[in-house]
Amino acid sequence: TKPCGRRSSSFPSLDPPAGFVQELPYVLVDCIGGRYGVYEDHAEFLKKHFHLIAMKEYLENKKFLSKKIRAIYMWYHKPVIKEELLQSLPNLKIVASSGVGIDHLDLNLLSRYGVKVSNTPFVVSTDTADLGMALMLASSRRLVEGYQIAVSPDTEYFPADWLGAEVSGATLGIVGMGTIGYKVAERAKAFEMKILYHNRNQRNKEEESAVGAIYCKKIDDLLQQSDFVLLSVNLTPQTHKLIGKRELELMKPTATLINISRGLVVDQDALVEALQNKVIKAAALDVTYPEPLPRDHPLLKLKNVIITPHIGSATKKTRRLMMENMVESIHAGLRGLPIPNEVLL
Ligand SMILES: O=CC(=O)O
Repeated sequence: TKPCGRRSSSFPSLDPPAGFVQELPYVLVDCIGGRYGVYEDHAEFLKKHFHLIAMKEYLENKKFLSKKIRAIYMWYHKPVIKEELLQSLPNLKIVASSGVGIDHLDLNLLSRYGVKVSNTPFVVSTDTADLGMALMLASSRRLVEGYQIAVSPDTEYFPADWLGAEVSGATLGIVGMGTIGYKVAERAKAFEMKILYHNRNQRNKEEESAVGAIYCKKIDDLLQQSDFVLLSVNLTPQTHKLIGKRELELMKPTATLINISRGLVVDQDALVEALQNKVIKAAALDVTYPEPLPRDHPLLKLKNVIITPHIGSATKKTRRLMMENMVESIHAGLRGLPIPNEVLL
């Protein structure tokens, strides 16, 4: 196997033969435009491939549309798929879900209805790894605090108060060396970091040696030795609150926790306590629960925390690639071809 960081997804050509005319398949989306909907420019592209039906339109014309819809284009976890929706769509074949995480989907339920599922894991990995590095650097060099000082003309600046922690040469522990974790390791190597990693199920010696990472069979060893602990695991019942009070107490008091996976991988109450009591030094989080946090949440009041609003894959190029992957998967699913990035039970 190739190291996963270098995998490329090569899809079969899905263009119809010249002169071939076919009715566009009906595909359900939550909504188009607005803050949460499918982006307008993506919708233009999608409409060349599909009859896009927004949820509102579907609910208004359920009788006519329910047998026609054959795929759901699930953009950022919407529309929410409950059993009632599956019951009303007898010809549904595939749900194409954006992004890599599939914790919002009930795969057993979908499989019972004979519905296949795809996601877009490879195209999101580069941006998400970049964000992991950005959070690590921003936290250790105190970019957010520094910015606030720099733009507040009345605040005095005392150089001795501004000492951060070094990233170059420090030890990074990656929990979950999948495609994203591997890309973080590639970047960390360029920063001359010592790289440790822990995977629950599999050790990958080829990837390990490509980035010079050291495997920790026990997560505890990684937690004890790392200056930065970065979480890039899928959220599953096994990783739910993987990092709790005990794990935080194993970390160095000078260490920083970076989470680019899912908020629920961390016991957030235990994290607040650890940060308040200086059990660990800092946290840099792209994910929390809920998202966004309520305005009065204690994590928002701590100086040693930086938070971004779940933007791991949020670049124009990646979001476009995700959309294209989803189109390819839907076409393949509807034509009975192997589905690129199919999520198997
Ligand atoms: O969170 C983002 C994703 O799952 O890709």
